[in-house]
Amino acid sequence: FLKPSLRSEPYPPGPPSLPILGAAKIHPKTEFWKTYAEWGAEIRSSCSFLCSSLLDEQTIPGVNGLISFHILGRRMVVLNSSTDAINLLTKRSAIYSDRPFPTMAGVLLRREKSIFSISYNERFKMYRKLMHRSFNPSAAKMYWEIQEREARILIDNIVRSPEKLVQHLRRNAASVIMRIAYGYSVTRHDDHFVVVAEEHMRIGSQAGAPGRWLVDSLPFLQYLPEWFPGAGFKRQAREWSEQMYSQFLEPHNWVKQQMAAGTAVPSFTSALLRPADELPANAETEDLIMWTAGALYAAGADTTVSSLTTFFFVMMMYPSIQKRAQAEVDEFFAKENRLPTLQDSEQGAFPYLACVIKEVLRWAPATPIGLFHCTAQADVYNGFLIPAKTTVIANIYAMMHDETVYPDPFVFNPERFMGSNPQPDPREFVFGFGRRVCAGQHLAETTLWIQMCLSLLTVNISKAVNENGQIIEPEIAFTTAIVSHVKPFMYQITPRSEAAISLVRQTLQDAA
Ligand code: HEM
Repeated sequence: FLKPSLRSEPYPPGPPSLPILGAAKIHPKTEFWKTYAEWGAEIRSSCSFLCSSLLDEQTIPGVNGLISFHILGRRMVVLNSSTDAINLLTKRSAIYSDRPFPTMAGVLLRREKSIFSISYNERFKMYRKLMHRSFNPSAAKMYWEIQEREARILIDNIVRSPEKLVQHLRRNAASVIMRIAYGYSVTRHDDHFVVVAEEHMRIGSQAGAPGRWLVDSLPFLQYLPEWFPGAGFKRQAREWSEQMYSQFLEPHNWVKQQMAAGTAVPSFTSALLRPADELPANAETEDLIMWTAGALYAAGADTTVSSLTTFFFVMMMYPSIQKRAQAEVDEFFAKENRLPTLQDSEQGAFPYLACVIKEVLRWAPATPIGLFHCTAQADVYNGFLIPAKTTVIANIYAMMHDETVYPDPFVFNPERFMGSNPQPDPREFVFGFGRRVCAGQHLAETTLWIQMCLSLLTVNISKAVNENGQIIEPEIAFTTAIVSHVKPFMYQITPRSEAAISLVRQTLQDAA
């Protein structure tokens, strides 16, 4: 263990470390959550062996797979178990609710107001208040109509051009969020605001790429003048910062223009800019609203697309599960002769589908390592030191594939959540922890429910076949990013209920 100079406690154990570089050379480039889980398992097995007869196992960090390492001096702690995540991120949330603020993606891009970067402070609490006001389960009902309509548009598009499944899922997620955030309808794949928002996310991920920017390891470089040889990163940061800001400002100003013209469609932004019975927002509140609304796309679009793509993938891989989920929705349709709505979801319709959703979220968590937390001050956990400003990573992937909690974790099996002794509900973990828990969880769940439900009712998905009629076995592989996706796969989608599809189209026409 490395010992910090003024403290006697050691850091939590971790992989082999080099002077200065730390774990930089052995840190994986892809799917690091898997490596973190392996490192945790190695530490766990050595700790259990050494300590099993001496101490209560649950109190030893290594036993739960808690690990730490540093990369060029930046210390990371990885929580591989839900026990440690809850003990630290939830129960000690006063210490663990900040976010890391790297020099490039944070300081130079001037992201101190972004909800993803901001520390736990008064401004952050205002953001959460605004989100809670709009997205708590009761308030979020005002978005049901949007979600239901968009789900029907999705089905119509999938039936028309099934080969563009993922493109439809992307347009649809963008549309749901833009309608909710700004009352803005996305009709084309190359919509201006969507292109701009996607660019925002691309910049965010390039600027935040670990190890890419020397200034992240040598922060004093931030003070170099832009003209200085080798300081191109500063010019880049300034351009990106201006671009990111205008990407929040443009749709916000569009709502204001619509409101002034009396044509605004009710949305998160318009409702907050002029709340019923309250005065219009002042400049300060307006700034809060703009930053909050701007975050919704980055937080909500890609994550939803990831889970829906996984849903189609597993329905294809497990046809008997697809059939069983379809049978439940078919029975409803035959009896009620109408399309399911989010009101039905609230009343507990389709218990099997509810388990399928949980299993999708567990089997391939959209954010395998969540968003990083950061310690506001030093802490000692079971005898190990976690210094101030440590990056703390909740390895959601490891928690969701812990075979002591979820036996046969790599098998997609919704039944694990049924019966009298169900396995723990993944929704307790996949949306994060403590004061930074996902602010859009309820919205995400209802969007997933309505889209999966209508898909099951209207289409079948199966494995593709080649020109010789042989089934093409897809690879189970995932991309590496904060939001991870199942990699592109071949499939066949065919319509399965003309009656339901006609009703979807009829409803869309009636509403037009
Ligand atoms: C399947 C869908 C989704 C998943 C799996 C997901 C998961 C997460 C996770 C793991 C975090 C980090 C929590 C932590 O730091 O402990 C997070 C944060 C956040 N999510 Fe989601 N999310 C989803 C959809 C959404 C949607 C639809 C919205 C809103 C439209 C949203 C808004 C946010 C916001 C604003 C944050 C930042 C919260 C903060 O820093 O305090 N998310 N989400």
